[in-house]
Amino acid sequence: MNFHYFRLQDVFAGATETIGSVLSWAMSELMHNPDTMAKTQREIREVLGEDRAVITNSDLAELHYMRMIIKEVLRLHPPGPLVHRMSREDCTIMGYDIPKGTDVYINIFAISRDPRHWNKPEEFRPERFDNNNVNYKGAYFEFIPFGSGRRQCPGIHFSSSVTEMVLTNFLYHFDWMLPDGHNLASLDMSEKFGLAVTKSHDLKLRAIPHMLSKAMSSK
Ligand code: HEM
Repeated sequence: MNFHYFRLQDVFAGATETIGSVLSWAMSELMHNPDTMAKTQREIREVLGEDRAVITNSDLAELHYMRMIIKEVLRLHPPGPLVHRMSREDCTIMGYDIPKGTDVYINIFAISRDPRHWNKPEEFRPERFDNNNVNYKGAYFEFIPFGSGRRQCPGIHFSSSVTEMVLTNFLYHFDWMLPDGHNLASLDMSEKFGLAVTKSHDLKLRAIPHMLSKAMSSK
């Protein structure tokens, strides 16, 4: 039997960087699409009600639109854009002969923006996941941000819980503004490609506690 060894340090680094990247892209896309931001904050605040101090995992299942946002972020900005495999036998795929032992890289970034599978793929439209079962668990090959099969990311469930929980807390407890002197046009949405696809420039936002902004707007 073959064993694979991972340096724990690499696992922790990979875990925090990927989750950080998803949350950073989620906030960037929401700032870039204020109607979507308003719609998801409305959903979260209506479902959770006023004055909730603690949000639990069981609340997340009811937040359908928020979860569609995470899916759309993973589609447009998968933190690990390339999945690696090595062919175990000679085979032919789509007319290409692939000899045994060939390194194969699957470009999941390109697949999840392929216009043959996605309508207007460059647009951030969480609604595309409404009323269908498409998910990132590895069975829909047009959408595999966590890979697929036996080597699929073992952090998939942990990551979903953490990203959904953190985003929900961000959007429930705070309203968000760009720093003084910035506007939507100046919001940087460019990618930096490497082993992980991250934002070119850090996102800087002002967080205003929701209770405070509600009190100020009712004056
Ligand atoms: C949004 C967050 C994350 C994304 C999008 C992501 C994505 C991926 C992808 C695409 C792979 C390759 C899968 C394949 O080859 O089929 C992978 C592998 C892996 N991921 Fe993640 N990951 C995330 C978070 C995490 C977390 C939180 C952990 C650990 C706590 C983790 C640990 C690993 C490990 C150990 C592997 C290697 C698995 C193997 O080769 O057998 N990942 N991840």
